[in-house]
Amino acid sequence: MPEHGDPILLPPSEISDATRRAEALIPTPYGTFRMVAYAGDAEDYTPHLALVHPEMDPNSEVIVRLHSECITGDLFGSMRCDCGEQLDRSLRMVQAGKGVVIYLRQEGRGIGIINKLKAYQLQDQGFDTIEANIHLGLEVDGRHYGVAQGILRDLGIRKIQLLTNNPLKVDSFDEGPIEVVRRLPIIVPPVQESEAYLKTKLVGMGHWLK
Ligand SMILES: Nc1nc2c(ncn2[C@@H]2O[C@H](COP(=O)(O)OP(=O)(O)OP(=O)(O)O)[C@@H](O)[C@H]2O)c(=O)[nH]1
Ligand SMILES: [Zn+2]
Repeated sequence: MPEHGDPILLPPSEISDATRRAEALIPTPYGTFRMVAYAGDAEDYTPHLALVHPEMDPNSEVIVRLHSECITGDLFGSMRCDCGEQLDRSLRMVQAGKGVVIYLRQEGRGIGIINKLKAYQLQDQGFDTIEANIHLGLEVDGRHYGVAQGILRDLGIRKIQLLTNNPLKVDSFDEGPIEVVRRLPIIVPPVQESEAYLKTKLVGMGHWLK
């Protein structure tokens, strides 16, 4: 189990196969996306989703956002984190730049919504984001990005401009065939409720937030 202060292990960068199960055009206030669902089998109710601009050119340096699920922030506008606003900005930027948002179903950095709510309760007692996960006996960050590479490969994309502040997301492409030609920052200013969370990202997880 990682101790607070230990370096966080790099996520495995092996590419997982991404199986395309279905797709359809989805009109949104941001513009229209082609939504493609990738899942292991037909009964998978939490498939990863790619929201692709209908005119995305796979031969360009495609603007890509890898967004990990945060039901509290993305869907209900929780102010404990920056996720909802990052998703909003990503959808805007991807529409403007004819890119792709990949919505990865790894809620709570891979611990799931039940454990994330438990972690929030610990955070309200004074633990930080990292300590709360460790206290629960869970990984600090259990996410894998191999499937995202599989999705990009399925979409025919080879070069990307990655929208992130997270060094692990950039590093996860080190060994694979997809080249990150540029990192585009996506910094949401803190509000009172997200201040501690964003500080832990900066200090404890080395995110590029300045
Ligand atoms: N375990 C845990 N997960 C959290 C907490 N707050 C937010 N999350 C999760 O953190 C993840 C954030 O994902 P992203 O926004 O894709 O990525 P990021 O690591 O913040 O990096 P960026 O690309 O810079 O945004 C989501 O899965 C959230 O559900 C928390 O307090 N504890
Ligand atoms: Zn969040």
